[in-house]
Order: sequence, then C-alpha cells, then structure tokens
Amino acid sequence: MVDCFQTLHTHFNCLIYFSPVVTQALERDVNQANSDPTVKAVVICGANGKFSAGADIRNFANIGQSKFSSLESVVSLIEKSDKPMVAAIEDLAFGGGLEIALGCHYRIANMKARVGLPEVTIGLLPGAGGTQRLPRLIGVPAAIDIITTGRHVPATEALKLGILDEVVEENPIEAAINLAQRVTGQPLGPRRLCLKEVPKLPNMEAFLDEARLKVKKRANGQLSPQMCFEAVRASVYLPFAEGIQKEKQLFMYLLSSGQSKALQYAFFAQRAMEKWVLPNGASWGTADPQPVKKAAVIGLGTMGRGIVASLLKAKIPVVALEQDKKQLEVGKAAVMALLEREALKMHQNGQKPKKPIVPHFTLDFGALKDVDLVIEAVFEEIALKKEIFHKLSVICKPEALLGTNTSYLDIDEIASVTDRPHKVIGIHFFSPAHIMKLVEIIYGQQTSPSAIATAMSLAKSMGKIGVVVGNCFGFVGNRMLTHYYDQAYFLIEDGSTPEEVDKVLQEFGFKMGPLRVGDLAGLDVGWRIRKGKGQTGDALPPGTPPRHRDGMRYSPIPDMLCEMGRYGEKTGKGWYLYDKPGGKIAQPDPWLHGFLSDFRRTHNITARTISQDEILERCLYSLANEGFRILSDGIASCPEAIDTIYINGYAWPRHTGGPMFYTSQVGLPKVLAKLQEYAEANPDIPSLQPSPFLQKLVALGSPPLKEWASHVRSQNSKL
Ligand SMILES: CCCCCCCCCCCCC[C@H](O)CC(=O)SCCNC(=O)CCNC(=O)[C@H](O)C(C)(C)COP(=O)(O)OP(=O)(O)OC[C@H]1O[C@@H](n2cnc3c(N)ncnc32)[C@H](O)[C@@H]1OP(=O)(O)O
Repeated sequence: MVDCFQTLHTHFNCLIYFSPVVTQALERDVNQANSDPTVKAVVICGANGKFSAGADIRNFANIGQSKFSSLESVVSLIEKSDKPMVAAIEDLAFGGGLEIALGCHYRIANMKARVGLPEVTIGLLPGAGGTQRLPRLIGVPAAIDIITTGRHVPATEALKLGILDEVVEENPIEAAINLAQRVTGQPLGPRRLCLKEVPKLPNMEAFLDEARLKVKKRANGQLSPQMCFEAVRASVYLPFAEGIQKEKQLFMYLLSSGQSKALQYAFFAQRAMEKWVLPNGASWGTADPQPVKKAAVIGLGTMGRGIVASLLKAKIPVVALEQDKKQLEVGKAAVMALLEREALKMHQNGQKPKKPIVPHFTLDFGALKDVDLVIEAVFEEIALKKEIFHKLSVICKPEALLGTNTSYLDIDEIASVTDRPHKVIGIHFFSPAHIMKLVEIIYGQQTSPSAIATAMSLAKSMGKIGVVVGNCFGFVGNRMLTHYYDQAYFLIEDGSTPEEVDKVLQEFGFKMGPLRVGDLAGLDVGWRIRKGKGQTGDALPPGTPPRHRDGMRYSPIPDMLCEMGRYGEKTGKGWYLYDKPGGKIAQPDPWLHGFLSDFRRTHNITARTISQDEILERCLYSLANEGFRILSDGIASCPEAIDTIYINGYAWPRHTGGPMFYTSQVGLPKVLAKLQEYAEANPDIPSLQPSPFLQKLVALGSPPLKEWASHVRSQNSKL
C-alpha cells in the first residue's frame, strides 16, 4: 500500500522556464522527498497548466556564474531516486523541461501536449542529458530527427515513439498519481535511462555517416544541428557518463559561438514585434482589435490564393472574389488544389486534417457587404487599386477594415479614395502566402490603432508574424531589397558572373543567391515595377542614357532579359538555363555569359576580377545601409523589426541574426569604412554613401543594437 504521494510543483510563473532559482528549488524538494520516509512516490508537474518551456534563455548570457550546470545533476538526482518519479506533462515540455521528464521514471501527458528539444533553434543543444537519454529511450534515428530539428512532437506521436508512457484526455496530474500508486514497489532499474543501452541498428556506422551528411546539408552553415548530431552520435560510442561530458563540451562550444547569440536575439526580436508602438505613442497596450468573423479576398492570383488558404487556416470564412468568370474558375481550382495539398501534408505529418471551410467564390462585389475585413490582392497598379477601394467604401459596412496586399504602393493614396482612411491598412504577405511567416502591417497617416491591432491579431491567428511598419515605397523589406539587387546587377556588369554572386551569398547562408531567387520569383515582377516607376519601357524619355537614371547608375540588363522573354524558371531561361520551362534544375548559361561580354563591350566596361569579399560586402552592407535610413526615417521602429522581416520574409540566414544584427557583429566602424570605400569608387551609386544615422552611431562609439532606437528618437525629437 502506498501511504503518501508527494506532488512537486516546479515553481513556475506563467511561462515556466528554469531559472537558477527554479532549479535549486526542484533540487531541494527532490532531496526532501527522498529523505522523507512518509513519501512513497513523487509526481513532478508545472503550475498554471503548463509543464515547462525549458531553461530561461535570458540566463545564457551569464552561464559562467549561473547554476545551469546543475540542471543535469538535478535530472540525475531525480533518476537515481529510489522512489518512483512521475512527470505529469500538461500542454508542453520543451528543452530542459523534457530533460527533467526524461530523468523521471515515468511520463504522462495530456492529449494536447507537445514535447521536444528545441535548443537547436536557439543555436544550442540539449545540455541537461537530453542527447544521451533520448536515444537510449527511442533509438538513434528518432532521436536525431527530434534533436537536430527541434520540432514539437504531438503527444500522440510521442506516445508511439515511447517518449511518453501514457496520454490522457484531461488532467495528467491525477493520472500520474494513479500511475505512481500502481508502480510503487516495482524495480526502478529498468526505468533509469542512464542504465539503458542505446538500441542497436544492424548498420549503425553507415546510418550515422549518411545522417551526418543529411544534417550538414540541411544546416546550411548553422552549427547547432551538426553539434546536436555529434552529441547523439556520442551516445552510441561512449558510456553514459562520458557522453554527458561530451554533451557539456559541445554545449559550451555552441554557447560561446556568435550563432547562438544571433539565434537567441532572433527569438526575442520576433516576440517583441507583438508589442508595437507608433511614433505618436499609440501602441498594442491600448489599441483593441476588432473581431474578424468573415473576410474577403479580392484577386485569386498566386498571392490571393495563399491569402485565402491562410484565412481558412485561422478558421475565418472567406468570400473569394474575381473580376471575370474565367479568372474565377482558374482561381477556384487553384485554391481547392492548394487546400487539398495542405490537407494531404497534415495527413502525412500524422495530424488529423480538419474539415475545410470552402470559400464562397463569387464575381459579385455585393457579397462583400457583411464582411469584417477585405484583403485586396490584385495587380500592383495604383489606378486599379484605387478603383477597387472606392467601390469597397460604398459596399462594405462602415466598420469593415480595408486591407491591401500591395508590396510597395502608397497606402495613403489608396486610402484617399475611401470614406474611411482610418480603416485602410497594408497587409503585405510574402510569397507563397500560405507558407511564409511574415506579414508587414503598414499604417498610413490616418490608419487607426485599432485597425493595426486588428491586422496584428489576424496575423497571429493565421500563425504568422506581423511586423508594424510605416508607409514608404517598398515599406521595409522591398525598400532594402532594391539596393541588394542593384549591387548584384552592378557586380555582374563589372565582371562577376551570376553564379559567382549567388555562390558568395549562398556560402553566407542564404538557400539561394539573389539571381537564382530572381529567376524563381519571375524576372517580370521587377520589370513591371520598374516600368511603373518609368525606369524602363514606353514611358522612358527618348535619349535617356542606358546605364543611368536621374544621374544615378542603373543596370538595364534585367530589363533586356525580360524583353527577350527570359523571365526565369517559368520560361526556362533567365539568369540561368533550366531543364525546361517551369523546371527547377538551374545550369550556368553559356548564352548569358556571351551576352554579358557583348554588353560590357558595347558599354566600354573592362571586366575585372571581383573578390568574394567585395561581392558580399557590397550586397549586404548596401542593404543594411538602407536599413539605417529606414530606422532614421521612423519607417521601422527598431532594428529588431528589420531583422524579423528579413529572417521571416526574405530567408535571411537566421543564425546570423538578420542584416542589422549582422552589421552590429561585423562592427559599425568597419561597415562604415567599407561603404565609404565603395562609395568613393562608385560615385554614381549614391546608395553606397553611408547613411547619416550609421555615421552618427559610429560617432557615438557604436552603441549596442538595443540602444539604436533611442538614438533615432533623440535625433528626431523636436524638444
Ligand atoms: C560554467 C561551466 C559549466 C559547464 C557545463 C555546461 C552545461 C550547461 C548546461 C545547460 C543546461 C541546459 C538545459 C537545456 O537543455 C537548455 C534549454 O532548455 S534552452 C530552452 C529550450 N526551450 C525553448 O527553446 C523553448 C522556447 N520557447 C518557445 O518555443 C515558445 O515560447 C513556446 C514555449 C512554444 C510557447 O510559445 P507561445 O505560446 O507562442 O508563447 P511565446 O513564444 O510568445 O512566449 C511567451 C513568453 O515567454 C517567453 N519565453 C518562452 N520560452 C522561454 C524561455 N525558454 N526562456 C525565456 N523566455 C521564454 C517569450 O519570450 C515570451 O516572452 P514575452 O514576449 O511575453 O516577454
């Protein structure tokens, strides 16, 4: 008979991470329970309905002085206990939280719980024994998958894998107490993971060699997945205690790397976006979102389709409107195919696909009269957008929010044709809209705080990251991107090949370089924008010099490629040659190399050998330089906003923290000096001139990034 059970609550507040205080409290309580003869078994649970999100990431900066090193010893203390220790996992057990649970002899969770070791995503590895215990519990292949990806494992899958012993519908604490009663008196040796052998594979060596290659390829220059792999591999070849030492050593190596600092910065930067503040003081804290119970999407092109799918994912019924029957049929078929693909993906991931809400497809603007929100996603033509917004202000109910998915047009100009400019807002999705996490939320001069709060809350309900930004041509992301692309084009004019430029940026960590991305997105997209700006096409005044616009250097090469029908992947030719139109296999194109030689000859450009450093610096520093201008103009409220946009919307390698963080790590004086050097060598490229705000920061002694925003405020203060 069991006389007494003790339930240990880890002393968590709301979201529940191990600080040194929590770790010490747990150690003290476990010791007490061990020495109290009236305690027969122990249930460890979290407070406030959550188990634990792991170690407090904020403490990693001072790990030298902290007690993190003792977390593994607490896990070990729990594991060695002679009394059954049961983890009752409510909702989530991540990182150090799951490692504590792995030290327990039994683990029970509720149905909606998720478990995982996400340390890899913040540039670390599980440092409290997770890399040694998990493979012993579930085998090497599954452990490598979970630890090197950091993915969240749903309770049902965790049960199948053997991470959990039981999954219950409701309260796991009660179930844990029942289980503790059942198992008291049974031998605990077989339940101690430190004593278990790692399950053997017939071809372990070959499996590990192949897995290492796969992890390295997927890591794209990020260290933590590779170190996670090495730690798990150590569990195969080393006794447990030595494996733990190896884990610590690899953990400390990662902790001291710039990458883990960058990834932790990116983690907090992203979360800070929810707490938006406008220059006029309006903020998330005081603005109330309106409910969005029904929405409409106008235009079912590539973007519109993805937006419909995103709204449906948030369980918002959608009216999907097109301008003519043919477009509607094409759009409808594409949306339905997209929804089917998404359902299939969920099925393949072991998730139960929910019954999809089917959009209401229509040609009738009248169907928009009762929606709470419209997102217009038609062509980037200001006249067309204004016509639509004028119509919307007549048809939609007065409280409806009118959003535009424009990627660079003026929100105020669009708002000016409506009866409710305070309800007009930019909601800029990134392609493919149902996959990409970023949404730029653009406020115009009259956009109300409540409209911003509504758009932000909508972004969150679609599982996206909203970043509030000001209104200017291209907003934050595309305004900066123009400079990155300009440099790539100029470097190609001056002697680089597209392959060389792409290789340098890929080695930096982008999955694809700018030219390959251009081919993927379609070179005609930028062509249309440049035509709209009068930089090329019929509106270009006769006699305009081919390589200059308004006295500034301009590369006509991308326009020339489009004029020849080379739009990129979709036409089978662009900067690269593809296996077929729509094909994905890119080859260097001898024709293009010949074309570039002819171009240089025609324009008297002597091709030079351009170093990898110059390619990298000109592309990245010019992009960040525009970021400093954007900060100084108040278009982005802080560097964290720019970095969040770049990481989540432009596939900037997360492990470098984003363009502004990266610049801060390179050192502002170096970036300034390099920009000055390149600006002097290229007087007709004014965007290489260092921004006054960058110069100011350097003059101030290069303060840390988190202080930059305050220097903008002091600069712009009228007091
Ligand atoms: C000196 C020599 C010694 C040598 C020996 C060295 C050995 C070292 C031993 C080290 C031991 C390491 C132990 C362990 O392995 C390491 C870890 O556990 S690292 C942490 C791992 N956990 C995570 O990465 C989880 C991160 N969090 C999330 O993924 C999400 O927050 C969530 C848990 C899925 C919840 O998501 P949401 O509900 O969407 O909520 P938010 O994300 O918005 O978060 C709300 C709020 O909480 C803050 N927060 C979340 N998790 C943490 C955390 N782990 N630490 C600190 N803060 C966290 C988040 O920032 C939000 O804050 P707010 O914005 O509201 O201020």
